[in-house]
Amino acid sequence: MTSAGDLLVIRPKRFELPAWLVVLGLLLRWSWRAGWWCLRHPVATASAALAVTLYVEFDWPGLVVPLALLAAVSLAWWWRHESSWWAWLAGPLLGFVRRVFVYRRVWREAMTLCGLAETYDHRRVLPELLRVRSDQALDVLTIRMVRGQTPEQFQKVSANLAYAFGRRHARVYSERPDDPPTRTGWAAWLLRAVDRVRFRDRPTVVYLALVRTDALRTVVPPFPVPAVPDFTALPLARREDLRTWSLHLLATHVLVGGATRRGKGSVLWSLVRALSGGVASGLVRLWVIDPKGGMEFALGRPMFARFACKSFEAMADLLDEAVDVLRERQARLAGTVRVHTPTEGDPLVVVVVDEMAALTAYLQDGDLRKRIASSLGLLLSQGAGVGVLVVAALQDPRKEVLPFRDLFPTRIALGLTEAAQVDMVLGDGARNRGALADQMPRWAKGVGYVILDGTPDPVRVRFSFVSDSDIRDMAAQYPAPADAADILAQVGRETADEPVRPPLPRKPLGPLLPDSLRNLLDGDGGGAAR
Ligand SMILES: Nc1ncnc2c1ncn2[C@@H]1O[C@H](COP(=O)(O)OP(=O)(O)OP(=O)(O)O)[C@@H](O)[C@H]1O
Repeated sequence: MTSAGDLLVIRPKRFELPAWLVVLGLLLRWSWRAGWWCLRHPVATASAALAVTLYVEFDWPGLVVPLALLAAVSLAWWWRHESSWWAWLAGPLLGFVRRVFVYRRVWREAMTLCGLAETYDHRRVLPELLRVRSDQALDVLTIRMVRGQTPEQFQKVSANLAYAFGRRHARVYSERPDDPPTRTGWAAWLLRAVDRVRFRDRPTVVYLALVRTDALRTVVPPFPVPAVPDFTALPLARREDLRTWSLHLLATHVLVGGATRRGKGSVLWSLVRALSGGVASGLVRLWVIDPKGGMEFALGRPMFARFACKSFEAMADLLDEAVDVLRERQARLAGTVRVHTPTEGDPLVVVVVDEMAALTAYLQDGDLRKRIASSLGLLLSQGAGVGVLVVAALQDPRKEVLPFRDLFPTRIALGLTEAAQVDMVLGDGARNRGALADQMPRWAKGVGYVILDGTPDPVRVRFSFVSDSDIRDMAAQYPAPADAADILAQVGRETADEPVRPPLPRKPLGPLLPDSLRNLLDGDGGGAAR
């Protein structure tokens, strides 16, 4: 048995350092830290050195006069070119101030309480705040994750992060949310090389965008109508960062999901508006089905090549005819190209269906329902490549209501009633990645989530509000050409008379498609665009 007397206590010998050595060590350490800080912040260091020099040389006027001059230059810059003023002066300055005085102050507390602090080797390890970039509406925080964390962990707590920093909305991106700018001019090659480094893939960081001023609170006015629609970028909505969100409508179908009165009409009308230049020139044909008896779309009738709003028989005929167009194009284009290029002679056909459930689920006539389902299935599975696209809106995105939900490559979610519906519309995991479409406040009509091209992260946008008078103006200004309905021999057209349309003078032949689209089609040999 071991007794206390058997234990040998070994104490290390204590070295007493002289006080002067301790002070010297501390001084060296602080100087090293200060020097390192100066190296990492050259602009702040140079400004401070300049300020001290001016003060020593000229006393107070040495500081006040340059500051007044700087303020005047800044004001003039803001007045003449606000966007570059934000990008080069106000944004970085505001970002620096907010980083030091807002985010750094509560960083440890926020990370810990949001569950993002980890423990390693008995120590707390926190994600590191690398940078804050501000603009008119957003603060974008670049954060280095703790080793072993993934962006999904941040996305799951995006709402907690927003409230932790005193904001209502936050979005987490696994890649830089902004695109590299287009560079032109003699120094373009150099700037492009710099951009390649700036926009390189950085899997160790995430980007947290906090909405400082909600740019989506105000109604978005309709966008100007492009004379020749660029199908790769149709302007439809405003983003949180005040930029325009554009729809890529090339070789894709679009599904718009939203509860009643959440603004599905504004999505469809924003799209019709963006296409209307092409409608008048003959580059686009709009075939519209409005099962609500024409309540939504009858105002724009002159723009539509085909319109069915009363009889379900006529709606089924319209869809059958779209399948005929599809078959005819397949026969003609097979072996020539893989993606159809819209032209005046061979236009893009966009079948717009408001309230799709009326055709797929609530229709009582079983035979008609089956006929419609088979046409829709064919259009959705084979129409994108041959330029027969479907754009559909619906309130209830369950599979029983819309069995072909997965055949829509592009999805838009407006306000929804249940959390589960968000993933049904936008795809699995979208809600976890921050698309809180079920938590839309009442004012948020026309506000929704979209998935950007090439990134899995949802973006919040507000669609432009096209009023009745805008629609009347559009219908008067951009009617479909007189021969618009005769794309193929007509099958069972609705008995309502065709509207009288003035024949429009056709423009002389020339490149109808914008360069970006032609390059895209030329470049990939006509491969699928999305
Ligand atoms: N983008 C928008 N900005 C502002 N207000 C909008 C917007 N879109 C719609 N609204 C308003 O919301 C209301 C409902 O819009 P809308 O009829 O488009 O919704 P909906 O989802 O199509 O409805 P329903 O389910 O009846 O088809 C409209 O009265 C309109 O004033």
